[in-house]
Parts: sequence; structure tokens; C-alpha cells
Amino acid sequence: MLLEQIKQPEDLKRLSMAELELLAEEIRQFLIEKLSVTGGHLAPNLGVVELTIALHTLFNSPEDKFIFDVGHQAYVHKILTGRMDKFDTLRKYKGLCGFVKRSESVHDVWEAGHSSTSLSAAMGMSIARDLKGENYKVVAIIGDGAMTGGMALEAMNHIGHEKKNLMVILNDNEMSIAPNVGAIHNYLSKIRSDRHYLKAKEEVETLLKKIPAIGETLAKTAEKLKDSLKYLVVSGVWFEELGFTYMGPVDGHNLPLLMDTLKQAEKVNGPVLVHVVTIKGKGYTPAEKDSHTWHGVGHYKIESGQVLKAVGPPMYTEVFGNTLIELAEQDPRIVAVTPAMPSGSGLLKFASHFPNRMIDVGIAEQHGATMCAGMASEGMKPIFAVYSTFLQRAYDQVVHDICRPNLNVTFAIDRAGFVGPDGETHQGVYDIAFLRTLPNMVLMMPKDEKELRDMMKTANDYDDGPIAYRYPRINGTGVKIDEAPKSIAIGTWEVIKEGDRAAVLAVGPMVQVAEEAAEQLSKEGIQLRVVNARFIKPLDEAYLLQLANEQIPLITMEEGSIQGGFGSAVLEFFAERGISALTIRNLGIADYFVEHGSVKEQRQEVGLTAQHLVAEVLALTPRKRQRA
Ligand SMILES: Cc1ncc(C[n+]2csc(CCOP(=O)(O)OP(=O)(O)O)c2C)c(N)n1
Ligand SMILES: CC(=O)[C@@H](O)[C@H](O)COP(=O)(O)O
Ligand SMILES: [Mg+2]
Repeated sequence: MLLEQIKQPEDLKRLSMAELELLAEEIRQFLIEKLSVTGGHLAPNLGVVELTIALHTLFNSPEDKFIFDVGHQAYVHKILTGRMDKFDTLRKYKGLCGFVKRSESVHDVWEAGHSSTSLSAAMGMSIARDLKGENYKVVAIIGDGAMTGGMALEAMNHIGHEKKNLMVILNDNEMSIAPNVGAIHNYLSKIRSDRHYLKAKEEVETLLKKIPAIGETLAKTAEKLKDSLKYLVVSGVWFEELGFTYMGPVDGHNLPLLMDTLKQAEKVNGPVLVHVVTIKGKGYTPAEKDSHTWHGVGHYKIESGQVLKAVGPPMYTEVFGNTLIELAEQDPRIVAVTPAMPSGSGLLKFASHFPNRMIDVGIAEQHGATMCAGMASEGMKPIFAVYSTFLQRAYDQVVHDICRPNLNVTFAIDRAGFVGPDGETHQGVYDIAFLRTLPNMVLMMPKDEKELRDMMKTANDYDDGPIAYRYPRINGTGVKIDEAPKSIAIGTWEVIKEGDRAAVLAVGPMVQVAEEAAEQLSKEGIQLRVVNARFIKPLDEAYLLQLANEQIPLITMEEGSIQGGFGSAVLEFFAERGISALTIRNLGIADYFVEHGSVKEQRQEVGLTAQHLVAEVLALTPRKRQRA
């Protein structure tokens, strides 16, 4: 196996082209086999096998810098940089990260997870390089989906103006997670498919080569002819207009051609964009046929291509999608907006019911949020369906365009809390802190999927400004959800279980954790009160004052950052009222980023389990345990 001989990129340089092509196939088989057990981003990585081999063969990482946009397509890079033997731990707790990770390798120079940052990082590294008087290569690898992200366009604008020496590899597989959307996507399709342009360009180039040593003038004229042909045939090569030398489109699976093109690109002065056309899922038929599903998968059977789904009650996401259909049938104001995550956000079925009321704006959270504000200002009821972590990208729009003018935008915040294998770049653990501080915002989290439905109804009946419900990337509890959803009075909490030893104010899935702890404690005669703190903003102030009067020790519990989170809100509430003689503990995520693993392992790591809560209650109220 050639693959076993590749411990570092320089090992590639001694291979023949035929061996490199054989290596590509070995890497494909390796990925298909390993990921059938670990799961992961299979289709994106199958699409960049040749591209990654070419980059590591022609350039010299880590002196030359490879910047992978999103970084979900860096498995081949990891294989070629000495981490092949760690793939059994891919996305596992304390194992190989599913994204680029500086602490894993000197070859990992830029971490991401969120899309469209690579060009800005490349510009920054190029400026630093030039100021240091060095001359290494800076190469950004960005997908056609990521290219639709606003940051990428901001960076293109700057790069094209400054004319720094850097290379952008546009990996164009026509897919975001779902089929790519937008004018840039359409433009790329046009360039990709403009056969007569490509043929005419080849003819002109062949003709030029046939003319023996042509004079300087004629050569310049011929070059202009070729360029005008480009402008003539392909309406304004947008990238060239922006100041890049555009090269391509080139077949990203034809290793000799790809390497020739990259060698040419390396000689270009100033910014160069190489348009590489690839097939997402290349080499594994199920993934090629349906790269949407195979963008990110769990375990699967290689032969059948059957992806093994987690058994159990429906995911919160599925309940959200189904309930939104029920609400939309009653309320024509409802429009769902997703930033490139129609499937992940559970909106595919909604889209089939209401094709013109589900809008995928591409990887454009900022645009999506403010577009919702525009719709709300005209009387619609937009539902911005967004992962907690990706909502971070649109924070100013939430503040400036939605909360300040108090517009009727609903935020359906999925992946709220720990997300498991995607790890630290994707944890949905900051939105409580960054939303609860905003005037006019209402923020809820349900204890189960039935309450999610009620919260969706509450939000739909609420027309007094922005309102958000957040829900986790886990299965529901299995509670019956056949009743019509009912509105909940804004700012009211729910006492799940009475108790006098201490009271836990639990947010979302922490209610189940608290109930488990209460059951354990009750066996020892200790009654823990469990309160479903389903409104994070506004707090249930009347109930908090009642708790203060009872002088009962309080524990807040949230799967979110302690700093600025729900617990902080409770502390602020009492402090503002001069109520200080209370015993309060805040359980949540301390001040650090929690890495990949399972949700269970992440909760265990930060102390959000029933055992931790039991210990906290006993420590808080050291009265002796009575045997029941
Ligand atoms: C800001 C942000 N929004 C959404 C996502 C979710 N996401 C991850 S990969 C991806 C599609 C990327 O498409 P492309 O850049 O074309 O890469 P490909 O998977 O096709 O190789 C999306 C939408 C993200 N990572 N970051
Ligand atoms: C790389 C990326 O950001 C997405 O593919 C993300 O991993 C999807 O997350 P879910 O699997 O939770 O939909
Ligand atoms: Mg793509």
C-alpha cells in the first residue's frame, strides 16, 4: 500500500504520477472504510482527494500555508500529514478533530468550522509574510458554498485591490450542503458549462503556439484577443474584474492537468483564483448520487450505502419542522428562512408544502436575519431557522435591525447546547448570553418536544417584537405530542416537583437531568424542588421573589456558558433588589471551549449530570442524609 509509505507530505514528492493516482484511490477506500464506523463529512472529503494530493506534492506545507475554508474537507490533508493512524478516533472524545486543529499538527495553520473565513485569513497571512520580508505561498481552499458567504466577498474586494501574491482554489462541486443557491452559483455554472468558450480559448492558444517567435506587438495583440474572447464569450469574468487572475475551470479529479494548472498558477504575480471543478462524494456511488445526505453522515453500511439512523423519539428538529407546517397552514404570514441548512433545520418537508415560503439564502446569516426584519416590517411572520452557533454570524443584525426597531422576527434556534462530534466551533452555548442582554428580546427553551410545540404557538401568537425558542441536537423525550399546541403565558416558569431542601432552576434538557437527581435524592429523604425555567427572558420575577422569601438554596442549571448566561441573570435579579442572603450556585459551562465528543461526554466533562447536581445539593445543604 502506497498510503502506508506516506508519513509526511515530502514522501509524496518521490512518487510518479501513476503512483499519485493510485494513492488517490487508496485514500478514497480508506475514507469510505473508516468513516463507515466513525461517521463524518464523507462527501466533501471524497471530492478533494486529488486536489489535496496535488497541493501537498507541489507546495511545501507548513512553510507554505494551506487554509481550508470551513475545514470539514481536511481529512485528506490530515492523512497526508501523518495522522492516518488516528482516524479510528475521528470526532471522538479526545480523538482526532473533524476540522483543522493547530494543536494537532504544524500543517494545520488555520482553524475554522464556520464558513467563509479562509480568504480573510489568507489576506492577513499574506500581509504578515510581506511585512516580514518572507516569500512563502499562501493558498486558500474555499468551496462554492463558502464563496457565497459575505465575509468571502469582503475579502475578495480587499484582495483584488491590494494585489497581494496569494492563491485561491475555488473547489466548485455545485453543492453547499444542499444544492448551492444564488447568483454566484449560477455564474459559476455558466463558466463551468461554457464549452464553446473553453474550446475557442484552446483554439486561440493552439494558434498562438503555432506562430513561431512572434513579435512583441503581435503577442500582446494575441493576448488581448484571447482576453477579449474571454470577455466576449463569458460575460465579464467576474473574478478578473475584481483583480484576480482567473484560471480554469479545471477538472479537479484529473491529477496531471490539475498539477499543471497549479504550477502555472504559482507563477502568476498577484492574486490568482484557480477554479477547480469536482464531484462531491467522488468515488462512492451513494455519496455521488446524494451528496446532500452524504455531506455529513453517521455510521453506514458500505455495500448498501444504508446510513444507520439513531433510534428513539423524533429529534427536536423534526418536531419543529412538522409543527411549523401546522402553524403555517393557519397563518399565511409565516415564511421560513434558512442560511444554507434546509435539511439540518428540518425544513425540507415544509418546503414541499410551501415552496414559496421557505427561502434558502445560502451561507448568508447576516443577510438572512435582516431580510427577515424587512419581511416583518411589512407584516409577515418570518421564522429565522438557524443553528445557535451560526446565529453568532448575524449578531449585529439581531441587535441593530431586529431588536432595536422591535420587529416581529421569530428565531428558531436549533443545535442549542452541546452538539457532540462537531465540537468547539459548533457548540450552541453562547446564545443565552448574547440574546438575553438585548432589549425587546423574549427567549425560551422547552423541557421537551411537547413544550417546543407550545412555544412555537406562543411565538406565533406574540406580535410584540422579536421572540426566540432554542432546542437541542438530541432526540425528544418521547412525550405524547398529539394535542394541538397551546400558548404559554410569557415569563412564567413551571414547578415540576415540589421540595424544600433546595430548588433547581433548570433550562431545557437540564429539567430531565434535575428530575433524575431529585429521584435519587428523594430515596434518601431529601426533597429537591425542580423548576422548569422555560423563560430565560423575561425571568419569572414573581416566582424568584417567592423563592427569596422562602430562603431556599437555589441552583441554576443550563447547558450554556455560565458567564452571562441564565444563572447570571438570576444573580443580577437578586443583586439589583438588594437580596443578598441567599445561597445560589450556577451550574453550566465554565470559561473555556468544550471540544468534540458525545453530548454525554461533554456534559460529564463540565459537570452537567444528575450526579453532579446531587453532590451540589448535598454540599449546599449539609444536613445529614436520612435513610428513607
Ligand atoms: C457560517 C456558517 N454557516 C453555515 C455552515 C454550515 N456548513 C458547513 S459546510 C457548508 C457547505 C459548504 O459548502 P462548500 O463551501 O461548497 O463546501 P463543500 O462541502 O461543497 O465541499 C455549510 C453550509 C458553516 N459551517 N458556517
Ligand atoms: C461542517 C458544518 O458546519 C456542517 O456540516 C455541520 O457539521 C452540520 O451539523 P449537523 O450535523 O448538526 O447538521
Ligand atoms: Mg461545494
